[in-house]
Amino acid sequence: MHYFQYKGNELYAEDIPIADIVAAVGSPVFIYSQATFERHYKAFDEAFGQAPHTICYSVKANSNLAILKLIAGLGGGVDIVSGGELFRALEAGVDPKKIVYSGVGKRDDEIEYALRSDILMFNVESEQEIDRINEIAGQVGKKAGIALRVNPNVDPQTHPYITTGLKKAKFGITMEDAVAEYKRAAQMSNLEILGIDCHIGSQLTNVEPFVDSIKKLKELISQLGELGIELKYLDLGGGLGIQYDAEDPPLPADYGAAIQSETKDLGLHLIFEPGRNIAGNAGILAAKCLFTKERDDKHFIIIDAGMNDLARPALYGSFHGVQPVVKDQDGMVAADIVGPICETGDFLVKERQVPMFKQGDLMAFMSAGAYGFTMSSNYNSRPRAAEVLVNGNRFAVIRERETVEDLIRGESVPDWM
Ligand SMILES: Cc1ncc(COP(=O)(O)O)c(C=O)c1O
Ligand SMILES: N[C@@H](CCCC[NH3+])C(=O)O
Repeated sequence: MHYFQYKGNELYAEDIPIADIVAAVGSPVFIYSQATFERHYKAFDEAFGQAPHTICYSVKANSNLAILKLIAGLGGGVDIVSGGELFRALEAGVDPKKIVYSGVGKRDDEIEYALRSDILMFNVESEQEIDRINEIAGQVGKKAGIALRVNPNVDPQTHPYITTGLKKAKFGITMEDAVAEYKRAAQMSNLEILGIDCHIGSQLTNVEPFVDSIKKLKELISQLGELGIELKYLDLGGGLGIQYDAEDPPLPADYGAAIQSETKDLGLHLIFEPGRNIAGNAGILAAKCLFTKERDDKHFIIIDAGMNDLARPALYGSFHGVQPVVKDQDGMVAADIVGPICETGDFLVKERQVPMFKQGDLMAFMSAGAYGFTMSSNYNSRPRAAEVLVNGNRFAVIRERETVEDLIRGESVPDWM
């Protein structure tokens, strides 16, 4: 069942024509389907059935307050990587006891904020971070729950920029150092060792790398057991991929079965940090064709959205499907779909057969619910796009389009000028 689908020639989000939303809100606009978010969350949750588990949705994928509130309402917690994400999660009503805090570069003030907010645990990524959390917890008079993020040195077979679980990546503590660091942490008076964590990369389309990393973690867990260091939580991070184009990622149920068969005897509470799997195909970016032009054998479709709105194609060469909002084009054309930004890398589609979009046509870039708006910027002083949530036959603007005044908010000219 798809919640972005055609009825006749018109593309709908649930029960609302995308064209109606653009008419009301303007373009470019991110449009999310609430039913799709719910379906993805539930599919992931059900994949782990009765096994004790918590889904800590990864805020970085889509951090809008309304989305976080939706996740919290479904019983989810969150994975955060900054004080800003913590603020959002708390504002949205996420239970702090379902918040895990990952990231290689936590600042003192962020650590303190998380401690005072009583989050479940820090996924600690370096030797020095262990010391710092212990010190700050002492100052604040709290005990910090921690897991060590271990880097299992497993190749997730995904894009190099989103590969995190290889030793050469900046993330986590190596397998070789982990036992010694757990022993050290166990001696620290302001830390409570709660678990072990790993996240090996994003957009994984096979279960094998997940299983391989669990096997490695299990060796560690048993070594820790021999030392009397008992854990409660096994946090397996996020990373389960989605279909953008022709990928064939495992279904959550298959991923769940593979993971449960590896973990069932451990007696640990599982934590997952899915982002893309829940948000990716729950959103689109709608944009409008401004102009077209021909040059030699090239056909350019110039639109009102650019790499500042959807950075993934420029950053990773990622594929996003593109569909007309109203199907009335005259056949197909091999084209680049480009934005207004002054960068040659500012494309959303490169040399692909697409509908022959003409001036004024609306189009939808698919699979833009994750790492779409959250990675957008104001480059070229472009106000960021609006975000809309659809629920059946109603929709709400969940983030207003920025204005030009927003662009200069906080800026000032020194008094010597
Ligand atoms: C620590 C951590 N957890 C979770 C995620 C979410 O990943 P994904 O969106 O691939 O599920 C990421 C991003 O890769 C991450 O760095
Ligand atoms: N932002 C990336 C994924 C990185 C995940 C964050 N660790 C993407 O759009 O695919």
